Order: sequence, then C-alpha cells, then structure tokens
Amino acid sequence: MNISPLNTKYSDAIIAKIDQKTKPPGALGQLETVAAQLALIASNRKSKFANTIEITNPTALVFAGDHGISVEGVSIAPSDVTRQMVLNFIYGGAAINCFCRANNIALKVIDAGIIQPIENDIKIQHQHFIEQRLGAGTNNFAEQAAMTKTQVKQGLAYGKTIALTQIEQGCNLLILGEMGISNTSAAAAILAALTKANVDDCVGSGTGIDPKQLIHKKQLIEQALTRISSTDAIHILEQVGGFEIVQMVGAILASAESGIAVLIDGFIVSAAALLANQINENIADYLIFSHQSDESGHQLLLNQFNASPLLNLNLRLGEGTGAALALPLLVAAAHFYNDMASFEQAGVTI
Ligand SMILES: Cc1cc2ncn([C@H]3O[C@H](COP(=O)(O)O)[C@@H](O)[C@H]3O)c2cc1C
Ligand SMILES: O=C(O)c1cccnc1
Repeated sequence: MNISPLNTKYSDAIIAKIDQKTKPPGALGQLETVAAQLALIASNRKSKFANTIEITNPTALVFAGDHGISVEGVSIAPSDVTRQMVLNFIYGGAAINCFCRANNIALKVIDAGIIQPIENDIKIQHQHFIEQRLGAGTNNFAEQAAMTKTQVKQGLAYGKTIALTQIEQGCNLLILGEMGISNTSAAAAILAALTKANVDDCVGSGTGIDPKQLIHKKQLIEQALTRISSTDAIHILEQVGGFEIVQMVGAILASAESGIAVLIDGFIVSAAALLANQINENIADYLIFSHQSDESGHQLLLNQFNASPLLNLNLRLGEGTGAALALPLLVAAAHFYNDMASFEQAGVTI
C-alpha cells in the first residue's frame, strides 16, 4: 500500500500564511491546527503550495453490521435494533440524518453484514443505501473468531471500493460513522489488543449497560484476548472485529492513499482508525478527530494518536454524529484560511 507521509516542505508557507492573518499569532487555536492540516493535505495532493482549502462533496459513510457477542447481553439493546436503525437511516429519521441535513453532508448507508438483509423493494427505492455484506453478523467472539481471514480481506476491499467511489464522484473529505449493536465490545477488544492496556481501561458502558453487565462484558473481552497472539491488524480483526469495522478500516486506508482527509467520529470509528494506523503508520497524517466521546476508553484511544479532538459534547451515540457536527468547524477553518485578510491587505499593524 502506497500511503506517503505528508511532505512537510509546504508547512512553513502554510504557517506563514496563517500567521499573516489579522489576529494575534495562534489566536484561532485548534482552528489553526486543522486549517494547517487541511492545507498540507491539499498541498500534497496538488504537489504545490495550496493557497486555498476547498471542501467538496463531504460525504458520510455509515457502515452497519451485527455482532455475535450480542447474545451475551453486553448492550442495552438486542441485535434487531441494528437493522431497525438502518431502516431509520434509510428513511431519514436518525440523529445522523438530521445532522447531515443541517450541515449539507451527503449520506450513504452501508449494510456491511447485518443479520437480516433489507428487502429488495426498499433497496431499489433508496439509492443512498448500499449493500456489501460480509455475512449475517459476526460469530460470538467470546467463543470463537469473529470472522475468517477471507472476510477480513473482502471487508477491506469493500471499504476501499466505496471510499474510492465517493472520491471519484468529487468527495474530498470522508466522514465515517457506524451502527452495530454491541460494537463497543469489539472496539474495546481492539483497543486492548493493540495497546496491551488493562481491559478495565478499555471497556465502557456503551449504550448504558448496568454495572453487572459491564463486569460480564469485561470478562468476555478478557476471554477473547487470550486468543490474540500479536498486534497484527488482520489477526485482531479476524478474532474480535466487526463487519462494519473492517470496512471502515478499508475506507480509511483508501482515503489516505488517495490523499483525502478522514473525519473520525467516536470510539468505534477511532478503533478502526487505530487498526488502519497499525497497517500503515502514515495514516495518522490524514485523520481529523472530531470529538471526545463519553465512552470510557476513548481518551486512551485518542492518546495513541496524541489527538486533541475538536469537540467535547458528552456524546456517546456513534452513527457519525460527532463527525457530522464537527464539519462546520472544518468549513470555518477553510474560510478563514482562504478569505481572512492579512495584516498587509487590511492595513493593520502590530
Ligand atoms: C437505538 C440506538 C441507536 C443507536 N445509534 C447508534 N448506536 C450506538 O450504540 C451501539 C454501540 O453500543 P453497545 O456496544 O452498547 O451496543 C452502536 O450501534 C452505536 O452506533 C445506537 C444504539 C441504540 C440502542
Ligand atoms: O463513541 C461512540 O462512538 C459510541 C459510544 C457509545 C455507543 N456507541 C458509540
């Protein structure tokens, strides 16, 4: 995989441009950091200094998959809710639909492997629904590998294809979201497997399970981790991954390979990003962390990237909601980078 680290030869010019804006140096805080990152990504794509940042066709891909571990009662909801929420996404009624509408984000919903497929007549009527199923939910990873190596490879390929399709259609900022009852269990197991951190520090209450369920969730994850013998991302995905998670890893890798920024949502999308980063360490250059989730374990995950997310709204929903909410900040960063007057232009002297 050919993912180049961002060439920092443009960095000085970018910082100089930002520092010439009519404001005290650094006064736009993290907006300056994100503008610099977007400008560096744009410069690398063009192989020349980018004097403007254009965000075109920002698109949210919401990947859905079911998890065999749901039978253990590690969520407040049964697996049926994954499919019910997919229908809600299709019909436009979920939080992610509202935030995409609010912020002019195109939304695609992907069945990466929910238990029961969506009916044909619904599929035909809704072009923003895409089916690329890896199976009817994963195996219960407390007892056996979640999926086969073939499914991992196919999932990475599916994720890549859908990301490249959006990019070919003019999207230059990918927003990722997910739906999958019990997927905080998978994400926590991934975090523990990659960092070797204490399971207690990786596992949280997800949708809001009670303390007894939380103890059970931790025990099951401990059990699964005994089968994990390395930090190889493919092995970890096979053992404890999810069909939506593996497709997000593929989408992240493909976006970075195309020189496109990816706006990361909460705990589960961040776990996919950590796996992608394990496959290729240059990935981090292309990631923008939208928000700090209330899921305990997310801070530890963000620490792996030294990331300071843009928002902290105590969200713990997923679906891509935190990322969709952060998009206006990226748009604002682009506007100030492109349009804000320099000291010279405005005749301001300090
Ligand atoms: C109605 C409903 C809508 C959701 N939308 C996202 N999630 C979120 O909750 C799930 C992860 O939490 P856990 O591991 O505890 O199941 C994922 O589906 C995630 O996207 C939802 C969960 C529910 C119940
Ligand atoms: O941070 C998230 O993505 C999250 C947290 C809890 C439940 N679902 C998703």
